[in-house]
Amino acid sequence: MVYQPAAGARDLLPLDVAQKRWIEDRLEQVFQGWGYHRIITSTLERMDTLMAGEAIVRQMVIQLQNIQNEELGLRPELTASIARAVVTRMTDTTYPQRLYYNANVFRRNWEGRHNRQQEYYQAGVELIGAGGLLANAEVLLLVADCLAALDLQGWRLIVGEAGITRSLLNAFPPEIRNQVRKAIANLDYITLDTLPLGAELHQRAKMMLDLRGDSQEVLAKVSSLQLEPDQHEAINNLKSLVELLDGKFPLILDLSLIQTIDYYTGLVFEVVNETNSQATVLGSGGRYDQLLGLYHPQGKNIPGIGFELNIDDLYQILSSNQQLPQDIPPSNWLVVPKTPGAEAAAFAYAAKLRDSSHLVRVEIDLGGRDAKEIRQYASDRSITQIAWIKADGSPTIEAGC
Ligand SMILES: N[C@@H](Cc1c[nH]c[nH+]1)C(=O)O
Repeated sequence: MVYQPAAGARDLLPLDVAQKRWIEDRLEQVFQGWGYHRIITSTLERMDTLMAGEAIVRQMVIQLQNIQNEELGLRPELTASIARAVVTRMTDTTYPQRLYYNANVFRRNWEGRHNRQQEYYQAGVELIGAGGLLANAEVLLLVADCLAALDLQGWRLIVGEAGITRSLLNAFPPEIRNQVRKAIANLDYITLDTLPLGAELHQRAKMMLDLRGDSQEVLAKVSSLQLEPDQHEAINNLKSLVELLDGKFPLILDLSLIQTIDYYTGLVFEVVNETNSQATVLGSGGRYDQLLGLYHPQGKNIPGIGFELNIDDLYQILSSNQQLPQDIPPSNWLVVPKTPGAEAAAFAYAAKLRDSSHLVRVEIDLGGRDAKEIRQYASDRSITQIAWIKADGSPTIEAGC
């Protein structure tokens, strides 16, 4: 019998880890540079927390049950858990809170997705307790800084507004609204054509698909539509944001942008990378001003905005661009007890080498090899220095490979 990881789960071997760390370390530097602090929440959560008031569909979650028969699940994302932790555990806190995470998430294969993967890695931030233009701009500029730190080219930001999109969808009869929403989210013209909508609503659905592209044009188009009054404010906010970010990075406005996760209340966005005419979503996020209220003991709403970047997709792109390390770092030293009885002296010598302000990787030779084999091993592993230690502690240093 060959033991395999569970379907959809993966083992990351040392080179995979070194490459993943390369990405994560850069992102972490950017997060910290903007004043964010790391939060670690539990991989396991109660289902009611994970579903964030129905914003996350049950089928997405890998479910578990404990002895108390509580319904539990593996987190499919972190925003709900962080919202829970902030309002229940950080009760004396002041706002804004700037939090970042770097963690695995689990998503069940549902709706017949081709991909069997069920475990993913995400890095992201949540800016909690701040609404408004500056908070929105901070988060988008932070995304841009992350991608710059990875030296990623050819990406753009697709920006939408969940409030406006929802209000445009309100024109559709409730029993069919979800299907329209889904068809628009998937740019599925065929399904839209087959839905039992009158001519006017068909027209509206098509028009929604058309609300994407150059930000000035889209803003002009949407301003001319009949909207609920508070949506005009949302449009003005969007205008101010676009002006503030003008020219900082490629930005496309898309008022048909709809996320699978449904806790967003305002700005929503996706980072899309386009190579060889293939578009990959590298990350996504948005504003969720009603989510924290679901977990707050007194139901108090606290605004929030954040995003996640998909480490797996970033990894694919950076690795095909040869941007990731190709090897695990070799040890700097191989310390060999030269004679029987020199073992303690060899360990002591290795400890002295490691005692440095910077990282020095020092391996001990574990015996059973002659000098030629030891040199061969050092050369195979790209170890550049060998220290042969006598029982009295005196070393003979030899340059390896
Ligand atoms: N948690 C969301 C991304 C996000 C972070 N903050 C806001 N949105 C996701 O996994 O898609």
